[in-house]
Amino acid sequence: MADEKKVYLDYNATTPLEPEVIGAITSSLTEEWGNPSSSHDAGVKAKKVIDEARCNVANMIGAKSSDIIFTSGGTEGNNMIIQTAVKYAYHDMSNGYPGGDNRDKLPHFITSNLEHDSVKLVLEHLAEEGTASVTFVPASSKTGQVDVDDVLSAIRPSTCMITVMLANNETGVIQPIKLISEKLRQINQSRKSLPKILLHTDAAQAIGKIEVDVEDLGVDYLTVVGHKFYGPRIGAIYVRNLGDKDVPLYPMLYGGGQERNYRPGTENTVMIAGLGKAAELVVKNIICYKNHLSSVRDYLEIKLQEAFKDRIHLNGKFATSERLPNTCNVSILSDKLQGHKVLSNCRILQASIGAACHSQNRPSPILLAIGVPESVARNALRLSVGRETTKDDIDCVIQDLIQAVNQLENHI
Ligand SMILES: O=C(O)CC[SeH]
Repeated sequence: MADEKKVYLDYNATTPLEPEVIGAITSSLTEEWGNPSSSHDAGVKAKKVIDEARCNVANMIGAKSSDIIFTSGGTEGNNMIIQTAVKYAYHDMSNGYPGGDNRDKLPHFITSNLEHDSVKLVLEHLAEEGTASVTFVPASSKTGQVDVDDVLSAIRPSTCMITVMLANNETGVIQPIKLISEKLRQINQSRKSLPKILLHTDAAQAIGKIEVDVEDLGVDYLTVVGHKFYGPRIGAIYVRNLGDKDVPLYPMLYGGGQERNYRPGTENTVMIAGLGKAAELVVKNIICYKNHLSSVRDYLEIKLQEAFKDRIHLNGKFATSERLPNTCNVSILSDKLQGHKVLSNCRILQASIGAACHSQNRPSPILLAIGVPESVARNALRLSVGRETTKDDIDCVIQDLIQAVNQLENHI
């Protein structure tokens, strides 16, 4: 039997590689296999690829190439940046933070309750082992965002870092990073005798969907994740004026000195070549990507409402908040339609009820965290469209959802 048509709407989980990215990887496998640290031609060719990729990644986020360090992916990048803040705080806390109660004896982090596990669990672990204290600022049920004043009012003398994701992977809601950085700059200027509070954003879900510019955002650190924008499963971090003491970076690994000793280990040249090509495509096409994604996602939401009328609840759509152009978090209201059951009854649609790294059989903690009622959250579907998604694909998905819902509601 011919393979039945499948429509993939889980691009926030991961994306396929663009053909040009595959080409760059394949070429590098056969042509730039040398050790980039070697001084002979084979090494020089490999190093040239890495330097070019670094420039492309930097261009993609409006950064200097000297401020980019390649990593194995978003999890390593987020861990490295948070661990850096701990070490930065302890170096500056050698004489302890002035004043304050016992809370000020530990480096303090401020984050949201929306973060990916590679931020959330790192901070929970630091708190549990007594290395740091953490304030998880709850996002607003009215906006799906953290409130800027709630974030800033959590600041203490011992606060060393604020880390908030740029866009949420489940709702698509874009967080107010630029506003946080503008107000934090003023606060840092007034914190005369206290160390600067560092600002990090995990941009994994935003890059390749909206324009991301580190100067516009005003962040000190930013995390890049290749497999979210049609690149390979490696990543990079941005560190403002890397090497300047104002914004430190401490290695988690020690070894052969690669990546200026910040991230040693013989470079994964072929994957870095792919990441650089994916970044180059984003630089060239981001407006086109963004327009296509929002056109198809908006068409999807129109068709969902035509098919299911007032039973549709859009969990990531807020009147005053921007969201990613490709993400639709939707619940079809009914006591028989848990999201995972709907997906199990779909024949064509490939999607998720929330983050791939979370259980697919329980309501999303993120939706519950922004105040979505449990009866609505358990019916959620996270539909995320991609560069190749067409309106015909959406029409097929709508028909597939209608038949799946009929099956569940009428026990067909
Ligand atoms: O949101 C996703 O599915 C990727 C992170 Se686990």
